[in-house]
Amino acid sequence: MNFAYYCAEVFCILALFLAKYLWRKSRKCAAEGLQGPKRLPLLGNALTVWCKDEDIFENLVECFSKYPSPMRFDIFQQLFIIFREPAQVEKIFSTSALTAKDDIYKFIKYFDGEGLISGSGAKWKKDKRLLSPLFLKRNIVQYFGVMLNHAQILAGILEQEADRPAFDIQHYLHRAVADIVNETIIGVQTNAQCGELDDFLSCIGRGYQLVHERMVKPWLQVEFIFRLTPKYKELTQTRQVIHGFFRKVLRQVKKSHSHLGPKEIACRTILEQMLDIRDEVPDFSTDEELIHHMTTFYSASEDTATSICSFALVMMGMYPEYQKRVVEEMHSVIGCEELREEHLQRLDELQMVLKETLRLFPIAPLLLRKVSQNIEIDGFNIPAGTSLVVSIQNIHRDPRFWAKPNDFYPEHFLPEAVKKRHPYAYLPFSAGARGCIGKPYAYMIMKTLLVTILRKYSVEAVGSLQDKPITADISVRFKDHSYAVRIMKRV
Ligand code: HEM
Repeated sequence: MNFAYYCAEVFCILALFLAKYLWRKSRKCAAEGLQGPKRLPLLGNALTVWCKDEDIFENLVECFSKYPSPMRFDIFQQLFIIFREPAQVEKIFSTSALTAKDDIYKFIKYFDGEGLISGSGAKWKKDKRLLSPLFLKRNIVQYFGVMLNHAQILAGILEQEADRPAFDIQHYLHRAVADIVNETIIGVQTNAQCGELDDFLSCIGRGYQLVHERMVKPWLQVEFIFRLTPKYKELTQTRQVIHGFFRKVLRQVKKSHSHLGPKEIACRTILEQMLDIRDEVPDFSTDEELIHHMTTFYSASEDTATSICSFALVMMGMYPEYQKRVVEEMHSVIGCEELREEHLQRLDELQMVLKETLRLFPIAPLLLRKVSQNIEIDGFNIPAGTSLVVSIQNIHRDPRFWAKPNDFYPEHFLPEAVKKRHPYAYLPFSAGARGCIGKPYAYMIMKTLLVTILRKYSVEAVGSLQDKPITADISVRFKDHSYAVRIMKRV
């Protein structure tokens, strides 16, 4: 029975594949007139991604840099049009017909459902309008105390590594950021910094790794093939753990949820505020949808803030002249006082270091959209149904916009340099209707952690940026996955 079922399924898939091939061949396709790498029959440009997982990203970025924007690229008859020209990207990000996420995001839905990152359409639009204010500076400023508390705990824990050989700073940052996110977004106090959440953290990491594998390996996208692999069982188990965690939290928070609004209560978590919204807008979200929002916010913040802080510390360790500038400015702005939120606004050197870190390591280096109606961009007619890729990675390393594209050079963000550049030449948080809502929250976490660490320790890292090639799964990483630094207590 099962065998017959699978045979029928294989037959249908092959038939669909062939029909798709013939249809695309017969159609006067959008790619005509666009340059791109030589295509093989059926395979298209699939050989570019036929390599070790960790090399896929580098190969794609290199390939995209060779042709003028927009260029064509196709994998197994699936056409992608790649953009790396700021003016074209501005048009994409400001066009309402281009707010739909590409089909590839459906794999993220396994965890995030119709949450803001993977959702599209009317529900996404409405949820985005309701949820964006929760991440505005005036709302998240209430979380500064929690962030500082966990940053100070981290600085204390790091004493065990001080004046010793190099160690991986990311391990400690993951735990600290997890405690901050748990307390501020979902309202539970966890002891991740004492190691109590390590299983959950590695489960989330593994879950998104599996999702990414499906996104880049076309054969794993075929449901029945995926189900035959052990990865299916693993993915199902990770989802049970992650959603189980958030379901339990939701049950607890619902029990104690008070209907007092933000004016009456000093500190109100994002989850409590989502429950407040549901009180006022009854069709806002079911419990299941709230779990998807929590999963989205958690994954959008924990891994991103951890990665950027880790990259920034490694960069400051490799380029001590910038660390020195940051620390001198910290002394003059903060002095011996306890860190306050308003200090963070005045740390221009740190801001430039973080911006440069986000330029070199944009968390989401390739952004994909699905064209929902025929559209013209820069004289190119693009039909509905086409997949667009905005290659942030290529734009961020383009020598036309950056004096030292492959170096760590925070001067790229001096006001006079910024003024000369197209605003869409720098897009670490994306832009337009689908832009990131977590930017102020992410900056507050990152600055609080970095200042607290740098006040107590100096940081050293060996090598230079050129020794550390990058790769990307669900976000950008060092290829060797090592964020090794030495820390020395400041006297
Ligand atoms: C350094 C940290 C961060 C970076 C670099 C970053 C970057 C981005 C980028 C590039 C996108 C667009 C993704 C796409 O179009 O596929 C995005 C979307 C999003 N980010 Fe962030 N993000 C960061 C932190 C956060 C945080 C802390 C949150 C808060 C919960 C957050 C919430 C979101 C959400 C909800 C979206 C989806 C917006 C939409 O599609 O409407 N992000 N982020």
